[in-house]
Amino acid sequence: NKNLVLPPGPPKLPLIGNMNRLLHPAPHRALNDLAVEYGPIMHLKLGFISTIVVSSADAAREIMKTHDNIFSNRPKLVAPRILGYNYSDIAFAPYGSYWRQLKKICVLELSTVKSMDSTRFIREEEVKLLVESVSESLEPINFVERLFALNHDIITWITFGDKFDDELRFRLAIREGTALAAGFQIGDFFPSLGFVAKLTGMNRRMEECLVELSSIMDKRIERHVDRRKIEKPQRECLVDVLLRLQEAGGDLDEPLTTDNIKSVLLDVFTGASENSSNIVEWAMAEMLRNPSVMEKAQTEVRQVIGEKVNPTVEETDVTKMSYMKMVVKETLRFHPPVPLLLPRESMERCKINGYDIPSQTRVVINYWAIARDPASWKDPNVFNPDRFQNETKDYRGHDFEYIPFGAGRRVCPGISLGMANTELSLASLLYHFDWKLASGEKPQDLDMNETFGMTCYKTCSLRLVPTLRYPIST
Ligand code: HEM
Repeated sequence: NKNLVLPPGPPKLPLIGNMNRLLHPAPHRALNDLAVEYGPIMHLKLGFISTIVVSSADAAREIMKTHDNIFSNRPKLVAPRILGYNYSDIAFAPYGSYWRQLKKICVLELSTVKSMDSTRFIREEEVKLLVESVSESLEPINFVERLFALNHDIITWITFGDKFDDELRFRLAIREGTALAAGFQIGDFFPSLGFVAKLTGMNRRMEECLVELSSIMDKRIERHVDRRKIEKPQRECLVDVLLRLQEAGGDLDEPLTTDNIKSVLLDVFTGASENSSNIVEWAMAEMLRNPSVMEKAQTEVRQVIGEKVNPTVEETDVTKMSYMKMVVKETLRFHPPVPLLLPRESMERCKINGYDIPSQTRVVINYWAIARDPASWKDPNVFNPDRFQNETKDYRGHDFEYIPFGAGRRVCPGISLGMANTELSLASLLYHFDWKLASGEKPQDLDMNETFGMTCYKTCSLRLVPTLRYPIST
């Protein structure tokens, strides 16, 4: 419509529009460069898709608060169609009663104070096992792999109430699914040309991965179904709660299927495993490069734990580690795990800052750009945990300069769990071990490049040599 006043943006090429501007290993950086030229609300044409890119806290507030009711839908992308059982997961379910009910369950079962209390022993037990296994390792360790395994084990125990013999198989399948769903899929930009998506072979690989994931989850869910036939569990895990909803129907328009349950579980697994591991890896890399930060964090952690009769890190101790928490907060600003949040789609036409946004426009919030905006942050390109000393900005979605978990109706439902996993594992690894880089690498030469995927991870995984300082007490 020629009468629309769209936000400014770069000139569009025929067919591909502005896709060429996204050919960058870190598209959030490329989009940030464009925003410097075209402003905090930009219009791009990505293939056939009209897209608005938002790069300032004020503009993000307009989308995620003032007009949150209009922008609470998600676009229909290829990966969640295949790996999310036709958009029946929480992250990509259309805005509506199905999404609302499942998200509520997810928050109640995983992230309330009560549920966090009841699962605390799981996190503490699993972190202890990690410390033991790291103590025994004779070789340098792949740091992020160990953390991924830790977070996977924690979420398995919380969701299935148990751990299983085929855990490694499941973990590898989850990793592969996350990697396949990562980044931009060509089919997402040319949806009407179905053959384009098939050209890359990605659809077939995702379908094969789903068969593997499904068969593992089916077996586990069947065990719960069989057990529930004999007696209803006294302590319900997430799978039990979802099966109860399936039996009772709840307020859902249609009965909950086993595929729906599996899609929710996959969301929970991907949310819980990948993000916390990446945050701890980035935090460790930054501390190795900034020894004074490492020293300050370790001194604090060791002081808090040193005063205890039983010297292991428990969650109640973490509340006393204000500097270590500041390191995590700064990592969420400087290396956001989900730099472009998850895309949204407008449900009706509206006006933002005088620009027209038509219905069904894709909206990308560049949180990476917001978190490095000099208008909101002093020296934004410096890693400095001390900036949070007198900083009241909170990450739960109220301060739009700092939204690592998103905001509004679509905010992450796993904030408390994700932060608890992150802080407890980082504090424990700092307490029990001293760390140095493997193979004589110098901290200043560390490759700090990131690869953009579903989450933003370190391109070169850290390989570290731990030196045990305080063994785990039995
Ligand atoms: C520290 C770790 C985590 C980070 C940084 C993170 C970040 C995010 C972000 C940025 C979003 C998109 C929000 C938006 O669109 O506004 C999101 C959504 C989501 N996250 Fe997380 N997340 C983390 C942990 C978790 C955990 C532990 C779970 C599961 C228990 C989880 C489950 C989800 C789900 C289901 C959604 C979709 C919500 C919706 O569309 O309504 N996340 N997360």
